Amino acid sequence: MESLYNILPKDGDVNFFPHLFTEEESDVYLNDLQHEIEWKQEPITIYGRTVMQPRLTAWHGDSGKIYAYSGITMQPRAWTPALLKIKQRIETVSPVVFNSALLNLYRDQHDSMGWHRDNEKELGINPVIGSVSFGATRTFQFRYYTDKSLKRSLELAHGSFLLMQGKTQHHWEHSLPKRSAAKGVRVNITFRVIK
Ligand SMILES: O=C(O)CCC(=O)C(=O)O
Ligand SMILES: [Fe+2]
Repeated sequence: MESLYNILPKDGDVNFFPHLFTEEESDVYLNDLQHEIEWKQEPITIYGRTVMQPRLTAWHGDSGKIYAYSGITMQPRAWTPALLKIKQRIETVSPVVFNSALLNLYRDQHDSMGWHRDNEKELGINPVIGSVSFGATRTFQFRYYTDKSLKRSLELAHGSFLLMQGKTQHHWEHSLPKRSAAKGVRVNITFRVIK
């Protein structure tokens, strides 16, 4: 396994594993997830306005782990065989056993995720979030909540794993911006622990 260091300068704990999955495994998982997951474009309500999310999503996990996310309540579908294998792999380098996952499919460079923190109360005080990426490389950004000029960014490539824990979700927002250059499909899975 690659050696690790915290990519945040303060008030958070983020480790990056550029190649937790091999190229060959990643190709198989990308294809499996694109075809086996029932992807949907969901509406989202922000400050009372309802718009469609600029990406497709799905929610999987242990039964009974219900999750409310920006105005949507998600009932989990069962783990698929691929999701269970991916979960087992990331748990070899994570301090927790994950019980749910939000899946995101970015169809092209126009799909994105805005600035947010994953700080919903069902994730507990210091959420541990394990983020797996397959497909097109996309830029992932962090910015400090109370000084938005303090930023870090990294490239999330095919087969990479990003582990966020500690105080990260209190002090840092993250986003996946739209790009102007053409990008192919990307699947991201954020594994979570719902209390
Ligand atoms: O697609 C990504 O890398 C980010 C996903 C994310 O932040 C989330 O699902 O909360
Ligand atoms: Fe997030």
